[in-house]
Amino acid sequence: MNKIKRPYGSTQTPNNRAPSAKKVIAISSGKGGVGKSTLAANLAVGLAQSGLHVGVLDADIYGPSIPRLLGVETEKLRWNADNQMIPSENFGIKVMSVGLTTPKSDTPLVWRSSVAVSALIQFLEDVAWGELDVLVIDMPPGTGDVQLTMAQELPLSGAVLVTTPQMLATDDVSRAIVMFQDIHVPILGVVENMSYFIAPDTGKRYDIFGSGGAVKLCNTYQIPLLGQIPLTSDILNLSDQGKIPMALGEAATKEIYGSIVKKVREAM
Ligand SMILES: Nc1ncnc2c1ncn2[C@@H]1O[C@H](COP(=O)(O)OP(=O)(O)OP(=O)(O)O)[C@@H](O)[C@H]1O
Repeated sequence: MNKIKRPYGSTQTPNNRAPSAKKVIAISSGKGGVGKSTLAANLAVGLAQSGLHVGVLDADIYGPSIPRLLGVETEKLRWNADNQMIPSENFGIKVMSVGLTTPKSDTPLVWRSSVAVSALIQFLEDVAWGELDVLVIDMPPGTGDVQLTMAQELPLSGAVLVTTPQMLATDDVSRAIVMFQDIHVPILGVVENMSYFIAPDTGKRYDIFGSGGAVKLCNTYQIPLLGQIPLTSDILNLSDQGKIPMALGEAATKEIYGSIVKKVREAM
């Protein structure tokens, strides 16, 4: 990570840090691999389709997948005359990612929380975002020191939590809910991803990862269930190719993401 100019302490006023974004929404999950980045990318595109100016900040320092999902992974980082990083653009949204600033290699990135947070603050302040209605932040999975520090230091308006139905995932999301509640970040709701699978040949439904996990979670914490997304080859294949399902997917895929976008807009 280059160009980190200022370390920040917790005494800074977080709300000064993203003056150009009216709302800053964190997409978070207690557990890795549940489809958090996929939701962040599709939600961002859906919000842009509804007429908002949207940016996506990929803060997933452990596995930055937003550049691939939004089809900007081969772009080079550029600076403008004011020495601000210029975000990549696709599907009508502005995109910045730790993945665009680090050399591609097999070496794992090791981040101390203070460095990770400094890097993200730089992404908020030193990126030419322009005027944004919503900045969607794809958070790293989990509830460790890095995640907590980021959630405390970023100017979050709310959080959307992503889970899969099984207890091993919902247990971890419970921890994430408590983490956000402890630091007074409003939880906009929970999205259950990979909820079920409909066999294309028979139309039969399979609850591969169990059922009812997110409903139970939402009842326990009195938070809204924003939607249940099936496991589909449409989402999997398009995502791998940087073709956002919300924009280019089958009608059923667009419908389910569209309904989540609507609920997030209302909750914002
Ligand atoms: N509903 C779905 N149907 C089919 N495949 C999906 C679905 N949601 C996500 N995927 C696929 O699952 C994989 C993991 O998704 P994703 O990278 O969004 O997870 P994540 O929670 O952000 O992971 P990480 O912990 O690395 O941040 C990707 O290959 C993605 O295309």
